[in-house]
Amino acid sequence: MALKCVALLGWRSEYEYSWWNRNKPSKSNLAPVTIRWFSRQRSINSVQGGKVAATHNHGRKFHKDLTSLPKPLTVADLSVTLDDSSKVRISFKGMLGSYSEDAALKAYPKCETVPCDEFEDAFKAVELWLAEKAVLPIENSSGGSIHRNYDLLLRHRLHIVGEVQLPVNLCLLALPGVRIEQLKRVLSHPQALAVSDIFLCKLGVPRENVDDTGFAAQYVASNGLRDAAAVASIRAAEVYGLNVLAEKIQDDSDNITRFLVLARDPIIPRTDKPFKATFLFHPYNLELLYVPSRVPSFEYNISSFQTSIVFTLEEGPGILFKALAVFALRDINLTKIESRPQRKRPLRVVDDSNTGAARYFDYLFYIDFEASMAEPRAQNALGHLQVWFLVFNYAYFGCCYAIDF
Ligand SMILES: O=C(O)C(=O)C[C@]1(C(=O)O)C=C[C@@H](O)C=C1
Repeated sequence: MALKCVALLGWRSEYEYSWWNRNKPSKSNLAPVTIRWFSRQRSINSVQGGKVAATHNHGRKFHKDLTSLPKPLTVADLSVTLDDSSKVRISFKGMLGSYSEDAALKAYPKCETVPCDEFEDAFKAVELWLAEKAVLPIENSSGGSIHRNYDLLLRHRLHIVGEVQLPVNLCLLALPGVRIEQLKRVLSHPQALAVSDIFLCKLGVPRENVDDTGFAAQYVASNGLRDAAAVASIRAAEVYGLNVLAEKIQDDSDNITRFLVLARDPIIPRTDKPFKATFLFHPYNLELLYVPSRVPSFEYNISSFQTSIVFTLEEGPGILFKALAVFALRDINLTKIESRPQRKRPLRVVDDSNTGAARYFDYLFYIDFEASMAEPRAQNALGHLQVWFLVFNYAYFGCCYAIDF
């Protein structure tokens, strides 16, 4: 029975490292850069002026005044070099005041946040050295996984280097002087609206989806809407000069979003022993990436590490069970299992003795386990999978990240 594992989220190949270093801007060619829209805006008073087409809302387009507000980054903007002396820049999807920005500030309180239009732009900002790290939501305790980011992890070769768990306390925000009875609509990110369902049902006004909670607050404020409210954070209220009409409006009082911190280079766990060789395959073209032979740095404590792997399995009874057994046999705790369709090869055909050929969806399995790649038990578990790879055409990939900050 064949196992085929393809997903690799972490170490970069020696080939790739040399390619990367060749293309990395040297200090000498780094020009100091002021990226106007990266600086944080604290007040709505200065929001006036030109119009910018913005978020879709069920086919309708919002227009917002943005002249002096920081502009979200788009792919077209990603053409500037970084000043090496600047403080750490963290890209995120959304407007200032969004929960993703809160997560970035929780991880790096003195960082400069880099708002981006799309998740893809936040990845690219790091790849193009416009930001040092990206902070992206991966899972919410009420709403579940954010699948888009699972898919993007495979499309981009960034490394998971941290995790931020952020309590998301949703608030109802409106312009000063506006009373709750005056509201005719509520705007927010679909996830924020969905997890505030009980409160919003009682409120009984139509809900409108926008790209993120920060944008909802900014839109209400900059358009002077007296019949609309935003579901967003207390910090968004401060940023855009709104009043908090109600706090903690989410259905479940513990509403937590888990964010990943991504960087160009991996974190290597501290250990006295050299890191064992690992085969890495790029998920789409199965190109062999890297066989590391030593630990380049010793910065982080082993006990706070998790490792993420992703792989595909051929069909057959108990295959996933057998793959996961390599962890169970070594008392390694699994903290998350997620499956996603194989977009490049959605269906596979198998022989079925009863019905002839059967077609099944093919999946990628993402697994987080509670051990560091520097620990012998993790090395042995992954080595065990590697043996399966040799015997059953199985390969794996891992990366480590610190839990929370
Ligand atoms: O809209 C925001 O504020 C975001 O940061 C996005 C996002 C999400 O993508 O799930 C993040 C956390 C909240 O749970 C709601 C929305």
